[in-house]
Amino acid sequence: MNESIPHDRVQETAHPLAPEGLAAPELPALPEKMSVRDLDFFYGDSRALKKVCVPLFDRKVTAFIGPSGCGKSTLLRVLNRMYDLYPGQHAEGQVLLDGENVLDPKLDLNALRARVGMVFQKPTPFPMTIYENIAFGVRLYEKIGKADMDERVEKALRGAAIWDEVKDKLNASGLSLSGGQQQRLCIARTVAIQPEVILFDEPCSALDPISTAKVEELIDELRQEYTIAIVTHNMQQAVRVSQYTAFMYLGEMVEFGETSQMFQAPKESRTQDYITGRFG
Ligand SMILES: Nc1ncnc2c1ncn2[C@@H]1O[C@H](COP(=O)(O)OP(=O)(O)OP(=O)(O)O)[C@@H](O)[C@H]1O
Repeated sequence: MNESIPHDRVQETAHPLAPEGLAAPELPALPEKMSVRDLDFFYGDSRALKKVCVPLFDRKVTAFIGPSGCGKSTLLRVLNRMYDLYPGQHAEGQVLLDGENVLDPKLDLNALRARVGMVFQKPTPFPMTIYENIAFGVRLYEKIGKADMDERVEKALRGAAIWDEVKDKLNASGLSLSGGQQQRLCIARTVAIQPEVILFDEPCSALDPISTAKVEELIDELRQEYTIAIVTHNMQQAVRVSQYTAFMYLGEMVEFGETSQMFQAPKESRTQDYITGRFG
């Protein structure tokens, strides 16, 4: 699912975001949907992210890899200000969404979360019908009539590649679905809000191989319309679903680049050691 960069979009010069020490001298100048710049993150006094810089290119999939505790989930939680729900946690630096800093305290968080959706590790359907699992979220953001809602629910379920499996039982509980179906339902719930960016935090870690393959296929389709970030511990999955990969270690962004380059010829020895299983 990797692809080469269209030649007319490739810029020969160094990427403006490549900070000192970040091994990414030949990044192309693709449009950035989100740009993380000099991001520090703190749990109380403990610094979990250190001057992290990374782009999320528009309608590309970026995989975040690295050993347990390196800060992947923390970074994802900053992108839609999820951490704001928890006292004592704060971020410094910039996270730009279409050029606007989402860390601005005046930002409307509801509007941000409608633009930057999130799918979690464990499928978390609401204890309500399949239809309501989708409609409930939409109603939080928009007032739409029954016919429009029906259409939105169907479109979201189709978009998440689960429509055929649930179309005859929309009034059944979301909890009655299998784990893999529940995860696709959660993806449909996210898609229904019509976000621009979707963050996936280890979306397949609780799924069997067949469901995993379906979700991976789905992610590949979703990138036609959405900018996607995915945290994964599965190297093969990163190779299969992403065009860009970011390797993190101890709260730092060690290396960022095209997925094919990162896995075939990483520039940093720590990346090489991690992807070859020497640590982590
Ligand atoms: N709620 C919290 N309070 C304090 N420290 C935390 C909290 N959550 C995470 N941390 C710390 O922040 C660092 C980064 O954690 P994070 O969960 O982002 O890593 P990760 O790369 O996603 O790990 P994993 O792959 O195991 O999910 C770790 O040192 C972790 O102990």
